[in-house]
Amino acid sequence: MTAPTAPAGGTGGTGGTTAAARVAGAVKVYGSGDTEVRALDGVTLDFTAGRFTAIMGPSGSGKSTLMHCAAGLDTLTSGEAYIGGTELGALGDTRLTLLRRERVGFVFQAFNLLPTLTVAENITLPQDLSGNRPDPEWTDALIDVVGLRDRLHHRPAELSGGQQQRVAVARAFAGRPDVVFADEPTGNLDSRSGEEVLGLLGGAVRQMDRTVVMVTHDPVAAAHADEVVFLADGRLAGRMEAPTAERVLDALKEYDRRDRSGVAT
Ligand SMILES: Nc1ncnc2c1ncn2[C@@H]1O[C@H](COP(=O)(O)OP(=O)(O)OP(=O)(O)O)[C@@H](O)[C@H]1O
Repeated sequence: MTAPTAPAGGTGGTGGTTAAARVAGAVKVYGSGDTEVRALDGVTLDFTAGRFTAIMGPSGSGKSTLMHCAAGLDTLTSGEAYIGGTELGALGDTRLTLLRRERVGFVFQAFNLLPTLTVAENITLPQDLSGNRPDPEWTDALIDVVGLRDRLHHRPAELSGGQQQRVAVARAFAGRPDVVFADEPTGNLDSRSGEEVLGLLGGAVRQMDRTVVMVTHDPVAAAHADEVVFLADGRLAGRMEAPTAERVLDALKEYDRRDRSGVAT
């Protein structure tokens, strides 16, 4: 196989580069007793600023749980999650909501646009909610990047799926967040629209110095990232720089094989 680069249990540290988001010793346990599930089992991982990172792994390996806990959508059972230097566990609900609104962007599989608002209103919604004035130049540039200038006054129902997801991408970056988390952003799109959305996410990282963390099942999608981190059984199983779809697929097959044969990763 094409070997992932970090050993299981590696620190995941980035040697002095800045982390836009970070988890340290992250444990997440759902349920208790017989029904207890250890979805994250001691994950330490930096998401470096200015990079596009994909999270991959077999079904049930903890990808969504990691993303939700790293983004402040869910809380860890133990360990810490940081956005920049802010430890999320130390924040109350109100400050956590504000942090998510102002410092984190989200793109979900289901585009999650507000149907009664126009494209323009959807894009600036997070800033409108937090009372921050959108930066007109930045918003304007984003609208061109996502190619929606002629759709600004349309409602989501008047757009294709790909166009709706492009609105969601523009919304995610509109407030210049520390990090954008994308959960299966191409899951509801045909391959051409999916490629467009992935191109936008990669472009935002490389041309606009943004940070993106994406959960995906799709090796072709993961190949758009600068780095892939692999989870297996709630643990960091490896990392791969400059991924290609083929190498990612090989690595996934290997994790799957180890999973089936009960070999610890
Ligand atoms: N709310 C919950 N209550 C109980 N168990 C949960 C909950 N959410 C997730 N789990 C369990 O935690 C483990 C990790 O789930 P998670 O959704 O993070 O994995 P995943 O890698 O994203 O999976 P998939 O690729 O299938 O989406 C799984 O065993 C799952 O069943």
